[in-house]
Amino acid sequence: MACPYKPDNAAAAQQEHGIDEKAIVPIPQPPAHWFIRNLPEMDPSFPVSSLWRLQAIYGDIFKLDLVNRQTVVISSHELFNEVMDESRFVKSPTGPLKELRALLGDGLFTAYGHEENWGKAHRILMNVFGPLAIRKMLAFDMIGLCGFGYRFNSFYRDEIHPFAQQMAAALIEAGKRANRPSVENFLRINSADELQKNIHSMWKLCDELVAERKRNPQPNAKDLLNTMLDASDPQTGEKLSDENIRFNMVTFLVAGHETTSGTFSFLFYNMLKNPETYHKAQQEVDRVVGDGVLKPEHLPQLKYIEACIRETLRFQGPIGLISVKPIVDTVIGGKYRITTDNVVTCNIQGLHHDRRVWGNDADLFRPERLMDGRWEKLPPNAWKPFGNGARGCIGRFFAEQEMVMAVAMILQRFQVSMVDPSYDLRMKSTLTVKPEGFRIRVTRRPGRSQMIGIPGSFQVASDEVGDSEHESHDKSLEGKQSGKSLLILYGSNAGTCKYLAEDLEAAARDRGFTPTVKTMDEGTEQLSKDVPVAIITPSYEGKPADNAKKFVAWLETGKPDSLEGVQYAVFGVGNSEWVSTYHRIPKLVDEVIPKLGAHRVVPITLVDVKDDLTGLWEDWRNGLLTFFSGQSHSVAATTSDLEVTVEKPETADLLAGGTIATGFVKENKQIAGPEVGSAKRHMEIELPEDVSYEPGDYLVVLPTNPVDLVRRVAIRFGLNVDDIVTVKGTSKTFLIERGPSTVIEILGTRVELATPASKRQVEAIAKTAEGSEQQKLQDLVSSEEVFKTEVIDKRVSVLDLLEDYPSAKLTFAAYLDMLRPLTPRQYSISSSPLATVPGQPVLASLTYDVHSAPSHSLALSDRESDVPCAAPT
Ligand code: HEM
Ligand SMILES: Cc1cc2nc3c(=O)[nH]c(=O)nc-3n(C[C@H](O)[C@H](O)[C@H](O)COP(=O)(O)O)c2cc1C
Repeated sequence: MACPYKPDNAAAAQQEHGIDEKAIVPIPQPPAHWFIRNLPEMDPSFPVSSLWRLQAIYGDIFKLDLVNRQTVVISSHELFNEVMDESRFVKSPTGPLKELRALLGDGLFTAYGHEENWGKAHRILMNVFGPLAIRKMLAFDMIGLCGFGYRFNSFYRDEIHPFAQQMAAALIEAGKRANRPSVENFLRINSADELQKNIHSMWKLCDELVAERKRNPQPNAKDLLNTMLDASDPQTGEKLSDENIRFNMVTFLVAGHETTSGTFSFLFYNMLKNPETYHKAQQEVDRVVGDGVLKPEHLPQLKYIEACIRETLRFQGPIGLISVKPIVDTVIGGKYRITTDNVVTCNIQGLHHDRRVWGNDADLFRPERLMDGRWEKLPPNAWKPFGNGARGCIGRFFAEQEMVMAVAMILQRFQVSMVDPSYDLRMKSTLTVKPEGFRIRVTRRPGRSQMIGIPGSFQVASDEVGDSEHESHDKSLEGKQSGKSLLILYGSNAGTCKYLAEDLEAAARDRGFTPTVKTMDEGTEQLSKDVPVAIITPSYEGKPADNAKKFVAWLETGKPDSLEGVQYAVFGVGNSEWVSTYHRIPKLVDEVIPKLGAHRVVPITLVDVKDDLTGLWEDWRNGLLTFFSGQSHSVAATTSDLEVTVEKPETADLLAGGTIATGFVKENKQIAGPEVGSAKRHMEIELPEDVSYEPGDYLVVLPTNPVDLVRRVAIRFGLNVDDIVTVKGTSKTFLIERGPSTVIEILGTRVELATPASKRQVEAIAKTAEGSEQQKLQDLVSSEEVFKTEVIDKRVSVLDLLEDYPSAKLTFAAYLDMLRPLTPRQYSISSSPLATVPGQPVLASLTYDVHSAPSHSLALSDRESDVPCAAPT
């Protein structure tokens, strides 16, 4: 019998499939140009957006003549359901995928189904990507997850890795080539050359990785590369060829990097635009993981995060389309003929927003739609971000687990906000779809330790957390932390490291430690498990500083276990011009000490004196003190007339003196402009659970100081942005006495510095200071310019001025003075709550005059640490 799948048997097959000719209707098509047909319909730099546009005009199905290929575009669940049937349709790498074969060859993604190498690689690699294998990998290494022991880590470099750049360029060009006339492609010689260059660079990198692994085999590494090099196909017994390994390596790097990073961007965009989802996800992490280390067994419990990721992939995933071909001529939707010459382009966005499946709120981001049994009840083929069947995404399980982990770790530690809260999604395409110009700001989470979630970090027992949350530092000082010893050792010829040691000493003292500073040589044979040690050291021609030689020699000859139980941390200063011995001594010290049994408590930080080392120094210093104090952060600065304590926040309580709940602005729009009297805006606020309101309540919008200024102050003092700072020993709201004042321009703002008190304070500090610091302070005191009693107009940056004196309490006062006093704005509520939907958050609706001065309000915070909450303008 003739093969029914051969195209020339299509007629017979049609009969077998029972095509009813009378039922056939033409598939709509946009008017075609006589020469370039429907190509003008396509935007070569963002092809899939053209399909979205055409879907809005032509509906669930339309066809396009793209000169070198005929395609039928489908966008409904009903039609997807048919073409996802693998007994009727198979993947067809056409268009951009065909162009990408120049890079990815017969690697998994771009291989034709009939190519032997696809089957071989699929069978070999399915084992690596199966749920079990991934779980094992996760159990071994929650962070690594890098299939080749290598990944272009974009987080710790300023520029994007060249591989990622070459990849993006190649993908864009492949997309363009598929949607340009062949003649144009032929004429674009430079683009073709550039593409070839990028392809060869990417291949080169992969070949080097393979060669390196062959030179230095790592038989115990259970990674992708080892599998590709060593494993045999269970069916044929054959191994993968070197060329196919290269193609699959690039495939994995392309498929894994582009898709996951795009999904992340969409995910954070969606969550930040729908702050209630962000909060729920963060609450889930807090509940499931707390301050501890994320473990594999937590992952199945992170249901809401999983739903956010799934909903993101539905709402706007990184892959816009997949292409299939019928095995024989056939009919879909009961009336549309699809021939084997046609490629069926499946518009995933169309499917994922099909209201017949997803309901009328399909265009809303609502993770709940995929929870509590609703995910399981989805009709077949309704959710297809990972493609279909045997040609579906092999990395799906890996990607899903990796994303849940990454989101959980980020939410556990950081507060994410949009750099521009008014940003609305714009998209671009590098073959995959991603947001354009979307930027987020990531700050340490208010009230959380820097060490949260990090293996080996100090862990507060969970029953201690609740109480300590609101304890002021005063109390903690009275307790066990008070007077804790800290040994600070430095090596120094020219004074840099000595200065840093002294700065650490001052900061430690401020936090209630009893620090001792010594040279490293003085610390020889002095290390003990009862006193943690911080070591700050430079290198000189690869050798220790003069006052550190004995100490280093002692370490190098130390006996194993001789430093058992000692806790230590190293800060290294160097100059990158000493290329071959850059940071040699700090690295050596950091490596040798643990071999003697000591325990590193915070990672080594290495700085280049050619750069500004302040930030890295402060981070290390604060991290270290935070670790040892066991409190996330706290400052207690005491002088005879000034005592500063820092508390973890309930910022809003400050304002109300009672319970204030935070609401979220869901909508804030102008409903009448100033042309008809005072402008009116309409605002909808989502209230926290269990909160309702009635006319007569207060709405308070807490204003914010400029973010950069707040951050600078916070970093300078190791504070979190919404810590509560209580100043005792003075009845003044502001620390510097008002009186005949000096005006100094700080960052463009004129600020008053009241002179008598600040001058007295500087004088007092100068008395206790030593050497050059004392001289500097005395110079400052005698500076007529700064302490002159009438207003002056000199441009001086107080920040720069005062940063020279890190131990001065004055600094803190001056910083505080810079923060502008915050006056809450209040608005009246003039309408009653919207109708509530069971199970949905209550919305308060508020219409207000922009200029009104109401007397009643409801609390609302827009402090920086909150998820964006638009303040009315
Ligand atoms: C959010 C993340 C991801 C999404 C949305 C995604 C989506 C997809 C889709 C839609 C396909 C089918 C393409 C087609 O039919 O033409 C696919 C295939 C593929 N994906 Fe993914 N992917 C993701 C992550 C990954 C990762 C992390 C890897 C590898 C580590 C990977 C490797 C692959 C490979 C090799 C194929 C081709 C499979 C075959 O045809 O045998 N993907 N992916
Ligand atoms: C003569 C000389 C040699 C140096 N050799 C090195 C070196 O081998 N490796 C390095 O990282 N930095 C080197 N540096 C940079 C010093 O480590 C750096 O200036 C450091 O801040 C000095 O610390 P100190 O001021 O506390 O002595 C060298 C500097 C000088 C002046």
